[in-house]
Amino acid sequence: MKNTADITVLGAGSYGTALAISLASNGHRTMLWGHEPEHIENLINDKSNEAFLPGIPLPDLLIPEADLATALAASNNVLVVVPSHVFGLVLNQAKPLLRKDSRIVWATKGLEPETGRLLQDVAREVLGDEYPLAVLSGPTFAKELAAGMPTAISIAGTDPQFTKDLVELLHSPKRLRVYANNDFIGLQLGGAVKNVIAIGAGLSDGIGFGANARTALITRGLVELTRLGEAMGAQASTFMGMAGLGDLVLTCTDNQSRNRRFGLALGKGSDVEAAQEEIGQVVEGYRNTKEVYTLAKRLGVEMPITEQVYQVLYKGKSPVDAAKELLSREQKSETSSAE
Ligand SMILES: NC(=O)C1=CN([C@@H]2O[C@H](COP(=O)(O)OP(=O)(O)OC[C@H]3O[C@@H](n4cnc5c(N)ncnc54)[C@H](OP(=O)(O)O)[C@@H]3O)[C@@H](O)[C@H]2O)C=CC1
Ligand SMILES: O=C(CO)COP(=O)(O)O
Repeated sequence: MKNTADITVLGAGSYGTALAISLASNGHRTMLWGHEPEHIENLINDKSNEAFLPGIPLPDLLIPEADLATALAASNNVLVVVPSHVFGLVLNQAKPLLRKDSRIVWATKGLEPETGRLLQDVAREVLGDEYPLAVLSGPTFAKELAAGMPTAISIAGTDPQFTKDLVELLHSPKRLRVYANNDFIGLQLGGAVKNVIAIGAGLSDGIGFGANARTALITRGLVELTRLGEAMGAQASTFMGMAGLGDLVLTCTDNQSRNRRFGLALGKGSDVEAAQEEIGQVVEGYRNTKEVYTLAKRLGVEMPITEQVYQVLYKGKSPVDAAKELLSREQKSETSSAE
Protein backbone atom coordinates (compact mmCIF):
# COMPACT_ATOMS: atom_id res chain seq x y z
CA MET A 1 0.00 0.00 0.00
CA LYS A 2 2.75 2.45 1.00
CA ASN A 3 4.29 2.48 -2.46
CA THR A 4 1.16 2.30 -4.56
CA ALA A 5 -0.86 5.16 -5.95
CA ASP A 6 -3.85 5.81 -8.20
CA ILE A 7 -1.76 8.14 -10.31
CA THR A 8 1.82 9.40 -10.49
CA VAL A 9 2.59 12.98 -11.52
CA LEU A 10 6.01 13.74 -13.02
CA GLY A 11 7.11 17.35 -12.47
CA ALA A 12 6.86 19.16 -9.13
CA GLY A 13 6.63 22.74 -10.43
CA SER A 14 3.52 24.87 -10.22
CA TYR A 15 1.18 22.96 -12.53
CA GLY A 16 2.32 19.43 -11.63
CA THR A 17 1.77 20.25 -7.97
CA ALA A 18 -1.60 21.91 -8.66
CA LEU A 19 -2.86 18.87 -10.56
CA ALA A 20 -1.52 16.54 -7.85
CA ILE A 21 -3.34 18.61 -5.19
CA SER A 22 -6.51 18.42 -7.24
CA LEU A 23 -6.26 14.64 -7.71
CA ALA A 24 -5.44 14.03 -4.05
CA SER A 25 -8.31 16.30 -2.98
CA ASN A 26 -10.59 14.01 -5.01
CA GLY A 27 -9.55 11.16 -2.69
CA HIS A 28 -6.93 9.56 -4.97
CA ARG A 29 -3.52 8.54 -3.71
CA THR A 30 -1.22 10.67 -5.84
CA MET A 31 2.54 10.39 -6.05
CA LEU A 32 4.36 13.57 -7.08
CA TRP A 33 7.87 13.10 -8.48
CA GLY A 34 10.37 15.92 -8.83
CA HIS A 35 13.93 15.70 -10.13
CA GLU A 36 15.49 17.74 -7.32
CA PRO A 37 15.71 15.67 -4.09
CA GLU A 38 16.12 18.81 -2.00
CA HIS A 39 12.90 20.28 -3.42
CA ILE A 40 11.03 17.05 -2.64
CA GLU A 41 12.46 17.07 0.88
CA ASN A 42 11.04 20.58 1.28
CA LEU A 43 7.61 19.45 0.09
CA ILE A 44 7.65 16.67 2.69
CA ASN A 45 8.83 18.91 5.52
CA ASP A 46 6.71 21.98 4.70
CA LYS A 47 3.62 20.02 3.56
CA SER A 48 3.38 22.66 0.84
CA ASN A 49 5.30 23.68 -2.29
CA GLU A 50 6.63 27.01 -1.07
CA ALA A 51 8.86 27.49 -4.14
CA PHE A 52 5.96 27.39 -6.62
CA LEU A 53 2.63 27.57 -4.76
CA PRO A 54 3.36 29.25 -1.44
CA GLY A 55 0.82 28.88 1.33
CA ILE A 56 -1.25 26.13 -0.30
CA PRO A 57 -1.27 22.96 1.85
CA LEU A 58 -0.59 19.57 0.27
CA PRO A 59 -3.36 17.04 1.04
CA ASP A 60 -2.41 13.89 3.00
CA LEU A 61 -3.03 11.72 -0.08
CA LEU A 62 -0.31 13.57 -2.01
CA ILE A 63 3.01 11.74 -1.61
CA PRO A 64 6.15 13.60 -2.75
CA GLU A 65 8.80 11.25 -4.16
CA ALA A 66 12.35 11.87 -5.39
CA ASP A 67 13.00 8.41 -6.85
CA LEU A 68 11.68 8.03 -10.39
CA ALA A 69 11.63 4.21 -10.28
CA THR A 70 9.50 4.23 -7.12
CA ALA A 71 7.18 6.84 -8.59
CA LEU A 72 6.63 4.91 -11.83
CA ALA A 73 6.19 1.56 -10.10
CA ALA A 74 3.47 3.04 -7.87
CA SER A 75 0.81 3.45 -10.56
CA ASN A 76 0.06 2.64 -14.17
CA ASN A 77 -1.35 6.16 -14.69
CA VAL A 78 1.46 8.62 -15.37
CA LEU A 79 0.76 12.34 -15.73
CA VAL A 80 3.72 14.27 -17.17
CA VAL A 81 3.84 17.99 -16.28
CA VAL A 82 7.34 19.15 -17.14
CA PRO A 83 8.21 21.98 -19.55
CA SER A 84 8.15 21.04 -23.24
CA HIS A 85 11.93 21.40 -23.71
CA VAL A 86 12.54 18.48 -21.28
CA PHE A 87 9.48 16.40 -22.23
CA GLY A 88 11.48 14.00 -24.44
CA LEU A 89 14.30 13.81 -21.89
CA VAL A 90 11.93 12.87 -19.05
CA LEU A 91 10.17 10.25 -21.21
CA ASN A 92 13.56 8.77 -22.08
CA GLN A 93 14.39 8.54 -18.36
CA ALA A 94 11.01 7.02 -17.62
CA LYS A 95 10.96 4.47 -20.44
CA PRO A 96 13.02 1.67 -18.82
CA LEU A 97 11.10 2.13 -15.56
CA LEU A 98 7.56 2.01 -16.94
CA ARG A 99 5.18 -0.83 -16.13
CA LYS A 100 3.75 -3.02 -18.87
CA ASP A 101 0.33 -1.52 -18.16
CA SER A 102 1.50 2.12 -17.94
CA ARG A 103 -0.64 4.79 -19.55
CA ILE A 104 0.80 8.24 -20.25
CA VAL A 105 -0.98 11.59 -20.16
CA TRP A 106 0.64 15.02 -20.25
CA ALA A 107 -0.41 18.54 -19.35
CA THR A 108 2.72 20.06 -20.89
CA LYS A 109 1.83 22.77 -23.37
CA GLY A 110 4.23 23.17 -26.24
CA LEU A 111 6.03 21.59 -29.17
CA GLU A 112 9.34 19.78 -29.35
CA PRO A 113 12.25 22.24 -29.42
CA GLU A 114 13.85 22.74 -32.83
CA THR A 115 11.67 20.26 -34.75
CA GLY A 116 8.28 21.75 -33.80
CA ARG A 117 6.79 18.28 -33.59
CA LEU A 118 3.68 17.63 -31.53
CA LEU A 119 4.41 15.96 -28.19
CA GLN A 120 2.43 12.89 -29.35
CA ASP A 121 5.16 12.33 -31.96
CA VAL A 122 7.88 12.68 -29.33
CA ALA A 123 6.03 10.22 -27.06
CA ARG A 124 5.57 7.70 -29.88
CA GLU A 125 9.20 7.96 -30.93
CA VAL A 126 10.48 7.43 -27.39
CA LEU A 127 7.92 4.91 -26.13
CA GLY A 128 6.71 3.11 -29.26
CA ASP A 129 3.07 2.35 -29.99
CA GLU A 130 2.11 0.16 -27.04
CA TYR A 131 1.19 2.73 -24.37
CA PRO A 132 -2.13 4.59 -24.38
CA LEU A 133 -1.55 8.36 -24.61
CA ALA A 134 -3.63 11.40 -23.68
CA VAL A 135 -3.33 15.16 -23.23
CA LEU A 136 -4.92 17.69 -20.86
CA SER A 137 -5.37 21.19 -22.21
CA GLY A 138 -7.38 24.29 -21.42
CA PRO A 139 -7.56 27.46 -19.32
CA THR A 140 -6.08 26.50 -15.98
CA PHE A 141 -3.84 28.72 -13.91
CA ALA A 142 -2.01 26.50 -11.43
CA LYS A 143 -2.60 28.78 -8.45
CA GLU A 144 -6.38 28.87 -8.89
CA LEU A 145 -6.61 25.13 -9.51
CA ALA A 146 -4.49 24.42 -6.43
CA ALA A 147 -6.65 26.71 -4.33
CA GLY A 148 -9.73 24.73 -5.37
CA MET A 149 -11.24 27.56 -7.41
CA PRO A 150 -13.64 26.45 -10.18
CA THR A 151 -11.85 25.37 -13.35
CA ALA A 152 -12.73 23.58 -16.59
CA ILE A 153 -10.39 21.62 -18.82
CA SER A 154 -10.44 19.33 -21.88
CA ILE A 155 -8.91 15.91 -22.38
CA ALA A 156 -8.30 13.79 -25.47
CA GLY A 157 -6.28 10.67 -26.16
CA THR A 158 -5.69 7.52 -28.13
CA ASP A 159 -7.58 5.11 -25.88
CA PRO A 160 -11.22 5.76 -24.85
CA GLN A 161 -10.91 3.73 -21.62
CA PHE A 162 -7.86 5.72 -20.52
CA THR A 163 -9.59 9.02 -21.30
CA LYS A 164 -12.67 7.89 -19.37
CA ASP A 165 -10.55 6.82 -16.38
CA LEU A 166 -8.74 10.16 -16.38
CA VAL A 167 -12.03 12.05 -16.42
CA GLU A 168 -13.08 9.97 -13.38
CA LEU A 169 -9.82 10.72 -11.57
CA LEU A 170 -9.76 14.44 -12.30
CA HIS A 171 -13.40 15.46 -12.34
CA SER A 172 -14.73 17.10 -9.20
CA PRO A 173 -18.29 18.48 -9.06
CA LYS A 174 -17.10 21.32 -6.82
CA ARG A 175 -13.79 22.29 -8.40
CA LEU A 176 -12.85 20.80 -11.74
CA ARG A 177 -15.04 20.13 -14.73
CA VAL A 178 -13.37 17.87 -17.29
CA TYR A 179 -14.63 17.72 -20.88
CA ALA A 180 -13.73 14.70 -22.97
CA ASN A 181 -12.77 15.66 -26.51
CA ASN A 182 -11.80 13.51 -29.50
CA ASP A 183 -9.30 15.91 -31.08
CA PHE A 184 -5.91 14.80 -29.78
CA ILE A 185 -3.98 17.00 -32.23
CA GLY A 186 -6.17 20.06 -31.70
CA LEU A 187 -5.78 20.01 -27.92
CA GLN A 188 -2.00 19.81 -28.17
CA LEU A 189 -1.78 22.57 -30.74
CA GLY A 190 -4.12 24.92 -28.86
CA GLY A 191 -1.91 24.67 -25.76
CA ALA A 192 1.20 25.56 -27.76
CA VAL A 193 -0.09 28.38 -29.97
CA LYS A 194 -1.89 30.26 -27.19
CA ASN A 195 1.49 30.82 -25.53
CA VAL A 196 2.65 32.78 -28.59
CA ILE A 197 -0.51 34.86 -28.87
CA ALA A 198 -0.38 35.62 -25.12
CA ILE A 199 3.10 37.07 -25.63
CA GLY A 200 1.62 39.16 -28.46
CA ALA A 201 -1.18 40.43 -26.19
CA GLY A 202 1.38 41.26 -23.51
CA LEU A 203 3.50 43.15 -26.03
CA SER A 204 0.47 45.16 -27.13
CA ASP A 205 -0.48 46.09 -23.56
CA GLY A 206 3.16 46.77 -22.69
CA ILE A 207 3.42 49.29 -25.53
CA GLY A 208 0.35 51.00 -24.12
CA PHE A 209 -2.34 49.83 -26.53
CA GLY A 210 -5.77 49.15 -25.12
CA ALA A 211 -8.62 46.67 -24.92
CA ASN A 212 -9.48 47.03 -28.61
CA ALA A 213 -6.03 45.89 -29.73
CA ARG A 214 -5.90 43.07 -27.16
CA THR A 215 -9.27 41.75 -28.25
CA ALA A 216 -8.32 41.95 -31.93
CA LEU A 217 -5.19 39.91 -31.15
CA ILE A 218 -7.21 37.24 -29.35
CA THR A 219 -9.72 37.04 -32.19
CA ARG A 220 -7.18 36.98 -35.01
CA GLY A 221 -4.96 34.70 -32.92
CA LEU A 222 -7.84 32.25 -32.87
CA VAL A 223 -8.03 32.48 -36.67
CA GLU A 224 -4.29 31.71 -36.99
CA LEU A 225 -4.54 28.81 -34.58
CA THR A 226 -7.53 27.38 -36.43
CA ARG A 227 -5.75 27.69 -39.80
CA LEU A 228 -2.69 25.88 -38.51
CA GLY A 229 -4.85 23.28 -36.79
CA GLU A 230 -6.81 22.49 -39.93
CA ALA A 231 -3.57 22.15 -41.89
CA MET A 232 -2.42 19.59 -39.31
CA GLY A 233 -5.62 17.55 -39.26
CA ALA A 234 -7.30 19.07 -36.20
CA GLN A 235 -11.00 20.01 -36.12
CA ALA A 236 -11.83 23.72 -36.36
CA SER A 237 -14.56 23.32 -33.69
CA THR A 238 -11.95 22.28 -31.10
CA PHE A 239 -10.56 25.79 -31.13
CA MET A 240 -13.89 27.26 -30.05
CA GLY A 241 -13.51 25.22 -26.84
CA MET A 242 -11.31 25.14 -23.73
CA ALA A 243 -8.02 24.50 -25.54
CA GLY A 244 -8.55 27.28 -28.09
CA LEU A 245 -10.69 30.28 -27.28
CA GLY A 246 -10.72 29.36 -23.57
CA ASP A 247 -6.97 29.33 -23.10
CA LEU A 248 -6.45 32.32 -25.40
CA VAL A 249 -8.82 34.50 -23.38
CA LEU A 250 -7.29 33.36 -20.09
CA THR A 251 -3.66 33.87 -20.96
CA CYS A 252 -4.08 37.00 -23.08
CA THR A 253 -6.07 38.86 -20.44
CA ASP A 254 -4.79 37.89 -16.99
CA ASN A 255 -1.41 38.69 -15.50
CA GLN A 256 -1.15 35.27 -13.88
CA SER A 257 0.01 34.20 -17.35
CA ARG A 258 3.77 34.11 -17.53
CA ASN A 259 3.68 34.36 -21.33
CA ARG A 260 1.56 37.50 -21.13
CA ARG A 261 3.84 39.00 -18.44
CA PHE A 262 6.86 38.19 -20.59
CA GLY A 263 5.28 40.12 -23.50
CA LEU A 264 4.35 42.99 -21.17
CA ALA A 265 7.94 43.33 -19.99
CA LEU A 266 9.24 43.32 -23.57
CA GLY A 267 6.61 45.86 -24.64
CA LYS A 268 7.78 48.13 -21.81
CA GLY A 269 11.37 47.91 -23.03
CA SER A 270 12.99 44.94 -21.24
CA ASP A 271 15.20 42.63 -23.24
CA VAL A 272 14.39 38.92 -23.59
CA GLU A 273 16.85 37.78 -20.92
CA ALA A 274 15.76 40.32 -18.31
CA ALA A 275 12.09 39.58 -18.97
CA GLN A 276 12.62 35.83 -18.52
CA GLU A 277 14.64 36.36 -15.37
CA GLU A 278 11.96 38.60 -13.92
CA ILE A 279 9.37 35.82 -14.33
CA GLY A 280 11.58 33.07 -12.90
CA GLN A 281 9.39 30.19 -14.13
CA VAL A 282 8.97 28.50 -17.48
CA VAL A 283 7.85 30.82 -20.33
CA GLU A 284 6.85 28.18 -22.87
CA GLY A 285 6.00 30.72 -25.55
CA TYR A 286 9.56 31.95 -25.85
CA ARG A 287 10.81 28.75 -27.47
CA ASN A 288 7.42 27.84 -28.87
CA THR A 289 7.25 30.98 -30.96
CA LYS A 290 10.19 29.72 -33.00
CA GLU A 291 8.65 26.26 -33.35
CA VAL A 292 5.17 27.51 -34.27
CA TYR A 293 6.68 29.99 -36.74
CA THR A 294 8.80 27.26 -38.36
CA LEU A 295 5.87 24.86 -38.48
CA ALA A 296 3.64 27.48 -40.11
CA LYS A 297 6.29 28.25 -42.72
CA ARG A 298 6.76 24.55 -43.43
CA LEU A 299 3.03 24.05 -43.94
CA GLY A 300 2.54 27.32 -45.83
CA VAL A 301 0.07 28.63 -43.24
CA GLU A 302 -0.25 32.40 -42.82
CA MET A 303 0.24 33.38 -39.16
CA PRO A 304 0.93 37.14 -39.07
CA ILE A 305 0.77 37.60 -35.28
CA THR A 306 3.11 34.66 -34.70
CA GLU A 307 5.41 36.07 -37.38
CA GLN A 308 5.64 39.47 -35.65
CA VAL A 309 6.18 37.92 -32.19
CA TYR A 310 8.95 35.83 -33.77
CA GLN A 311 10.53 38.97 -35.26
CA VAL A 312 10.53 40.67 -31.84
CA LEU A 313 11.92 37.65 -29.95
CA TYR A 314 14.50 36.43 -32.45
CA LYS A 315 15.24 39.20 -34.94
CA GLY A 316 15.53 42.23 -32.68
CA LYS A 317 12.49 44.01 -34.13
CA SER A 318 10.99 46.59 -31.80
CA PRO A 319 7.49 45.80 -30.46
CA VAL A 320 6.21 49.11 -31.88
CA ASP A 321 7.50 48.27 -35.39
CA ALA A 322 5.95 44.80 -35.11
CA ALA A 323 2.59 46.34 -34.18
CA LYS A 324 2.86 48.84 -37.06
CA GLU A 325 3.53 46.03 -39.47
CA LEU A 326 0.48 44.09 -38.29
CA LEU A 327 -1.72 47.17 -38.66
CA SER A 328 -0.40 48.06 -42.10
CA ARG A 329 -1.11 44.69 -43.64
CA GLU A 330 -3.22 44.80 -46.77
CA GLN A 331 -6.99 44.86 -46.35
CA LYS A 332 -8.59 41.48 -45.70
CA SER A 333 -11.99 39.90 -45.65
CA GLU A 334 -12.82 38.50 -42.20
CA THR A 335 -15.02 35.76 -43.59
CA SER A 336 -12.80 34.18 -46.24
CA SER A 337 -10.97 31.16 -44.82
CA ALA A 338 -7.99 31.87 -47.07
CA GLU A 339 -7.45 35.37 -45.65
N1 LIG B 1 1.47 26.89 -14.41
C1 LIG B 1 0.31 26.83 -15.06
O1 LIG B 1 -0.62 27.56 -14.70
C2 LIG B 1 0.13 25.89 -16.20
C3 LIG B 1 1.20 25.26 -16.81
N2 LIG B 1 0.99 24.42 -17.86
C4 LIG B 1 2.09 23.74 -18.52
O2 LIG B 1 2.71 22.83 -17.63
C5 LIG B 1 4.08 22.64 -18.00
C6 LIG B 1 4.94 22.81 -16.75
O3 LIG B 1 4.80 24.16 -16.36
P1 LIG B 1 4.84 24.67 -14.86
O4 LIG B 1 4.64 23.60 -13.88
O5 LIG B 1 3.94 25.83 -14.82
O6 LIG B 1 6.35 25.17 -14.83
P2 LIG B 1 7.22 25.61 -13.56
O7 LIG B 1 8.28 26.49 -14.07
O8 LIG B 1 6.33 26.08 -12.48
O9 LIG B 1 7.85 24.21 -13.10
C7 LIG B 1 8.56 23.40 -13.95
C8 LIG B 1 9.03 22.21 -13.16
O10 LIG B 1 9.65 21.29 -14.04
C9 LIG B 1 10.87 20.92 -13.42
N3 LIG B 1 11.87 20.44 -14.36
C10 LIG B 1 12.70 21.15 -15.15
N4 LIG B 1 13.50 20.32 -15.83
C11 LIG B 1 13.19 19.06 -15.43
C12 LIG B 1 13.67 17.79 -15.76
N5 LIG B 1 14.66 17.63 -16.64
N6 LIG B 1 13.14 16.72 -15.15
C13 LIG B 1 12.14 16.86 -14.26
N7 LIG B 1 11.63 18.05 -13.91
C14 LIG B 1 12.14 19.14 -14.50
C15 LIG B 1 11.33 22.17 -12.73
O11 LIG B 1 12.33 21.87 -11.78
P3 LIG B 1 13.45 22.98 -11.42
O12 LIG B 1 12.70 24.06 -10.70
O13 LIG B 1 14.40 22.20 -10.59
O14 LIG B 1 14.02 23.44 -12.74
C16 LIG B 1 10.03 22.60 -12.09
O15 LIG B 1 9.77 21.88 -10.92
C17 LIG B 1 4.37 23.68 -19.09
O16 LIG B 1 4.33 23.07 -20.34
C18 LIG B 1 3.22 24.68 -18.94
O17 LIG B 1 2.89 25.31 -20.17
C19 LIG B 1 -0.26 24.17 -18.33
C20 LIG B 1 -1.35 24.77 -17.76
C21 LIG B 1 -1.24 25.68 -16.64
O1 LIG C 1 -1.32 27.49 -19.66
C1 LIG C 1 -1.62 28.26 -18.80
C2 LIG C 1 -3.00 28.53 -18.42
O2 LIG C 1 -3.90 27.70 -19.11
C3 LIG C 1 -0.56 28.98 -18.06
O3 LIG C 1 -0.17 30.05 -18.83
P1 LIG C 1 1.31 30.63 -18.72
O4 LIG C 1 2.24 29.49 -19.05
O5 LIG C 1 1.34 31.75 -19.70
O6 LIG C 1 1.48 31.08 -17.30
